[in-house]
Amino acid sequence: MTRPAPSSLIKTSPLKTSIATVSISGNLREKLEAIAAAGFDGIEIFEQDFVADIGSPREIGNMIRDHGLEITLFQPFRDFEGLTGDLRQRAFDRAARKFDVMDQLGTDTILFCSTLHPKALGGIDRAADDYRELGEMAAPRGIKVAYEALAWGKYVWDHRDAWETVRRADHPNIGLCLDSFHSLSRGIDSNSIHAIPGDKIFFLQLADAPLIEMDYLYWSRHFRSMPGEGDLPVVDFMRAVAATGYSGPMSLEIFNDQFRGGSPRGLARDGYRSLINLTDQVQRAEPTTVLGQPALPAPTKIDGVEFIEFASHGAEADKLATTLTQLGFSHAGQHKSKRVALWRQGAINIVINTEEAGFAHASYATHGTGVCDIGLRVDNAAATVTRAQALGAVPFAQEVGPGELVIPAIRSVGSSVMHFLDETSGLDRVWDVEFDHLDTDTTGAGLTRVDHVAETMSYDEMLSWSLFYTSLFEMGKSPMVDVIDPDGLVRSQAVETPDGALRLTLNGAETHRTFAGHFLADSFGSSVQHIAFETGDIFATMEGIVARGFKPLDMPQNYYDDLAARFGLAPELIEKMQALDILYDEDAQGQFFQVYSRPQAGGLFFEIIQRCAGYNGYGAPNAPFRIASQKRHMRAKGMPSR
Ligand SMILES: O=C(O)c1ccc(O)c(O)c1
Ligand SMILES: [Mg+2]
Repeated sequence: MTRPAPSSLIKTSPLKTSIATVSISGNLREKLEAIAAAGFDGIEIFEQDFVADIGSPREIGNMIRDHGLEITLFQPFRDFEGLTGDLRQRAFDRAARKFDVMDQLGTDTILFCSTLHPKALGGIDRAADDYRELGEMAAPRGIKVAYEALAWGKYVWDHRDAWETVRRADHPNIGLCLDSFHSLSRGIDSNSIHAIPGDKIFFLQLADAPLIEMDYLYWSRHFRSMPGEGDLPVVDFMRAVAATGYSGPMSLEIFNDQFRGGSPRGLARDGYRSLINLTDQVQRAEPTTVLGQPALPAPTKIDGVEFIEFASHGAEADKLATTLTQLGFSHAGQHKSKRVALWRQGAINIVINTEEAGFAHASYATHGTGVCDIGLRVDNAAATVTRAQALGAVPFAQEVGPGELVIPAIRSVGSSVMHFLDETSGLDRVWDVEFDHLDTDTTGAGLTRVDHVAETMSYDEMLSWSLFYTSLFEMGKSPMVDVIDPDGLVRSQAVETPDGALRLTLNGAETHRTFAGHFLADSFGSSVQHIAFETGDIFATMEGIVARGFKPLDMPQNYYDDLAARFGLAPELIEKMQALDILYDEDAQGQFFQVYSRPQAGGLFFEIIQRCAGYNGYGAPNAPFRIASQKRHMRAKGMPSR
């Protein structure tokens, strides 16, 4: 039997959203613009931010409110508790000065972090006495003090000890600040939060982080990320806080080296997305603890890739069509009113758009030949766009010609677009409605479906786009892998549906000298660098496409000698693979075969793969050899490769 939720736990209005000014780049004014534009209710103001500004605290407070934002917290106050004599008096005097500044700024909550003072003494009752006395000073001014356990605190590094201090201080103006990073980095069980009354939690800070073994302070100050971008169980943490009836702000506090140099607007948008997504996950997991956020459609279940559209022109479009023909695709349809060709094989639809107006044309003009649009088959296209918009994604629409369907779409990676097609609304009939059909036999060389799409982006964009996919769709991340390019490192992160219906690899390049980095520079922004097609029999497919004139990326003798040494494969199998330039890998489940095309102009390429017995990777160990060969080709053809 499910019991009704205690009425105190049902919020009538959503928890306020807030973000610490340290979380994003720019000067204070740029930060405020970006934070307000993203939709936040308030900010935590970091002392440094306004000390660096030329306005008085009163002017800065007004400027913040002029942006429609409230100051949810003033922070940080350090090294308060445990001092004696003059030092103790000085700490209280310092607090009084900060209370004055808070008055002028117009905020009533201040964060005190657990002490690191070399002269501070331990003892929970000593600390509780200090905070009780501070509470007496704060009360007449209407100020609330939120005490936070830093993971590297001298005596207090655990929220349970911070809570015990607050409990013993026993003062209405002294409460707790919970920060998911400090608690989760130390592996403290979130269930311990259930022992804290919601009204004694004065403030809530949220941050995620990748799991890396490292000193707490360094980890916290350089590697925090938005909830959902890292590996910490922030959802469990938030569920526990929600269950206490906490009703203060949910505030992001992200210290991250990359973010310090990022775009203020992009970071604020990602932060807002991460909070809405977190709230949605908590509301789904805890139906009796409602945080007051209007319910969103569930994360979209993806059935597969319906189409991939290239923007191209003239000779480049002809070249692409030739490559597709060699790969076994047929020219299966032609748009009734536009210069848009459908190429098909198995369940794969590739569209080549050579229009001279509209979105594809604009994409071609900026980026050259490349993927401008991906169509996904989903359970509910309209709900997908509703969810995406609630998460701050930008809807996309362009003029619809006579007889064309209106297909819901949003802006995606780089300046590309993503369309959503579903069965219930008949959108999957787009090919019959908008296209005239030419070839009907599309068996080709046995390519059956799109296995994965690889998007190349700058390393700094990877967290953002992985959050985009995992918050909108029912998709998860697999661990990041390093891809070694002879001229630098490329980091690769797969984002996948549980059943593999959609697999994406996000490749983050750091230098222009890598093959991926060169592609990024050459195509003026992030985009699809390669598409992998699946076959059930790679040997048969290869024979078929080689007969059609396809030339695989050639692999050196050394590669096959090494393969023979690494895996216990039959020499005949290795010989067969070598004859067709097939690469090989295995994981705990099964075997994997792959072949690459030679790089097209600009560095775009195709891959053919066969997964056996549930192999779940992407052949990462082969990447260095593949990249070296691709670079040899680019150089031999006089194409710039670095
Ligand atoms: O790194 C710090 O010093 C620091 C300061 C304030 C905080 O709220 C915090 O979580 C960390
Ligand atoms: Mg904190």
